[in-house]
Amino acid sequence: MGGEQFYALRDINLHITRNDYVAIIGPSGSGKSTLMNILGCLDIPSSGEYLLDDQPVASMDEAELAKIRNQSVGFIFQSFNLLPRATVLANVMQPLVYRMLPTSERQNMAKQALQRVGLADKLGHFPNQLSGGQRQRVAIARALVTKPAILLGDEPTGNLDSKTTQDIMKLFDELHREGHTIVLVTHEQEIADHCQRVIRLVDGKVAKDSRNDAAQRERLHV
Ligand SMILES: Nc1ncnc2c1ncn2[C@@H]1O[C@H](COP(=O)(O)OP(=O)(O)OP(=O)(O)O)[C@@H](O)[C@H]1O
Repeated sequence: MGGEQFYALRDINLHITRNDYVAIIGPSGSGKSTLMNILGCLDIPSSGEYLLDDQPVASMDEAELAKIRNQSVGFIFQSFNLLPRATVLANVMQPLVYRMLPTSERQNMAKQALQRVGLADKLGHFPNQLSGGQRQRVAIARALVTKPAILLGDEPTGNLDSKTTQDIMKLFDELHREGHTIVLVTHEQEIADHCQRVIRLVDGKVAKDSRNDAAQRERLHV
């Protein structure tokens, strides 16, 4: 900035293991989105190393990055990011478009993912015919359909009311129990309470990396 280097993240040393359930929290500007973008292979760190599924990301070219993003990362955004003119089924099939698979197989995979999020009866609906919570379920199905190594949610309940937030967090809890690796960026304490591990960033550094009390999570029926 203005000829000066600004480090959004510094000295970050993290190991996220399979089936981890992580919340990344911290004040505005602390580096949460930057870290999320690196985890999701949308940004490459200017120095250092990031291994996703044992693969070194820093040395990849754009085509390899696009491939690893598509195969290994399931993104879930605050504003859902569904294609408005595509049906629910077509939205969920979309990440499979690059796979050399027959349409019927892609449809079956998408239907399974939609069944998993409780939307098997909405295949032909369009996003504007769904509630916010249902739209986020479609987005979660779309993230799940490629069976990614990691599910990344950027404020995934930020646009939802508290009841719907609870429903979506229950779904994340279930997906975690089923073996998924989940990382959520959030500024809401109740979301962080659902996770097993909470990483707090301050000024681009890990200020705290702690585990939530099991008994407290039990009270949330996690
Ligand atoms: N491309 C860039 N050039 C300069 N500074 C940047 C750039 N991207 C991010 N930053 C700075 O890096 C810091 C971290 O930004 P980041 O968006 O990761 O924070 P955040 O924790 O996600 O914030 P919020 O909670 O407000 O979304 C901020 O101070 C931001 O101004």
